[in-house]
Amino acid sequence: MMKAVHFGAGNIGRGFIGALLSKSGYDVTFVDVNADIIQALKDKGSYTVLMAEENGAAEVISGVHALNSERELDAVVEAVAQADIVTTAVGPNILRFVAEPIAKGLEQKGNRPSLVIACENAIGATDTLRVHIEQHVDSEKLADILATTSFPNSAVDRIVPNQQHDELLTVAVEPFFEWVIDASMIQTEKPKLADALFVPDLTPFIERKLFTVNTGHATVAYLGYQKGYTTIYEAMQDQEIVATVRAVLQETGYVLTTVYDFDKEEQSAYIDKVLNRFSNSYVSDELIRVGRSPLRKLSRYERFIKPAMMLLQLGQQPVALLDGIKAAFQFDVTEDAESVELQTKLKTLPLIDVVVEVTGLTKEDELVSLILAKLEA
Ligand SMILES: NC(=O)c1ccc[n+]([C@@H]2O[C@H](COP(=O)([O-])OP(=O)(O)OC[C@H]3O[C@@H](n4cnc5c(N)ncnc54)[C@H](O)[C@@H]3O)[C@@H](O)[C@H]2O)c1
Ligand SMILES: O=P(O)(O)OC[C@@H](O)[C@@H](O)[C@H](O)[C@H](O)CO
Repeated sequence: MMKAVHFGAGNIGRGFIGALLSKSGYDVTFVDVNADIIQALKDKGSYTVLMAEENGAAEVISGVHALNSERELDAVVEAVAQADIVTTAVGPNILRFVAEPIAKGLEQKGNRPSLVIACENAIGATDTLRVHIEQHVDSEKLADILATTSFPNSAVDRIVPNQQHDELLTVAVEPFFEWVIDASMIQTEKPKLADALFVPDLTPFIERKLFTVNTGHATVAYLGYQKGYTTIYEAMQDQEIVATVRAVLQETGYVLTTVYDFDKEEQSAYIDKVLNRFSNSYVSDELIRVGRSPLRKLSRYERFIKPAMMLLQLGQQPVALLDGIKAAFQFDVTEDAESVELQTKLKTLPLIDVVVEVTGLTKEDELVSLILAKLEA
């Protein structure tokens, strides 16, 4: 049986990637630092995935294993060494921490071909993970590892909110899902992954996903939070918010259909579908989860700044995107460390310095002037 090791047994880990690997015939081992989740997975070896829709089906994912990466590091390294595929869904900022055990496992795997795929919301997430892994690999082994391990970038799409069930492991997911993998970065034959889409160039797909689903989602979250709503569903009942999100997605849609080969009508249908997904009353997704980590979301190559810069490069002014960016700067949530850091910066540093530092732009960039004007208005 083919073996998979998946780092991050959280929402998307259990609700999408781990479940898909298991259904594709892999023997799945979850690795996480959450002792309760890992213990429950060890005890039961299975969990339930619920479809968040009317009369939604329940699917049992069974025969899974689990390891605690803080307490069972040697076993984690051994599992990676035996794995045909290693995946992550831990968050882009955590990739540096999972890189070392993956590197040590790859050092021990011999010449067997294997794959490593980061399933995070970020452009080039697997590239980022590979760079971290390379820093932990014995330099004499690096060439062999790179010759036998493929590191394809990927885009993952499925809304999986934070979970509240009587059973700790149960995870409710929206019915829609999409996993797109860059086939050009796979050195051997493609892995057997049910329903995954292999494409020759991931860039248009990850940007379409990030700049439509995630730009839209974040805009609803930040605007909704300002208006006192709690969930995405609630915020989507507010037609003023829906109108702004549509306007934001018109701007990112212009970028996507101009720079890439996406048909305008197809993009328009994609936007409608995404907004329908946000309006799913069976998904209770908190604005605080969707808006989490505003420093990451406001960074240079993320869902707001990158499409706004692309729009300017195409000779168009971002307008609605600035509404989303302003609301993101104002996201003030004490439980979110990045929100606290952002608000502290705004209180203690000159505004222009904060905008430059957070966005990764320079004082000379036109977008910085536009953001400043918007924030000061
Ligand atoms: N939830 C979604 O709707 C969704 C959809 C697509 C992509 N994603 C992406 O998937 C990633 C995970 O998101 P999520 O919503 O599942 O978050 P989550 O917080 O539910 O899960 C992350 C998991 O990683 C674990 N973790 C943290 N540090 C770790 C470490 N050092 N080693 C091993 N595990 C560690 C956490 O304990 C947690 O269980 C993010 O990059 C996110 O952008 C999420
Ligand atoms: O995971 P983040 O923090 O990058 O973004 C929050 C949500 O927009 C995200 O998790 C979506 O639910 C997901 O990307 C849908 O595929």
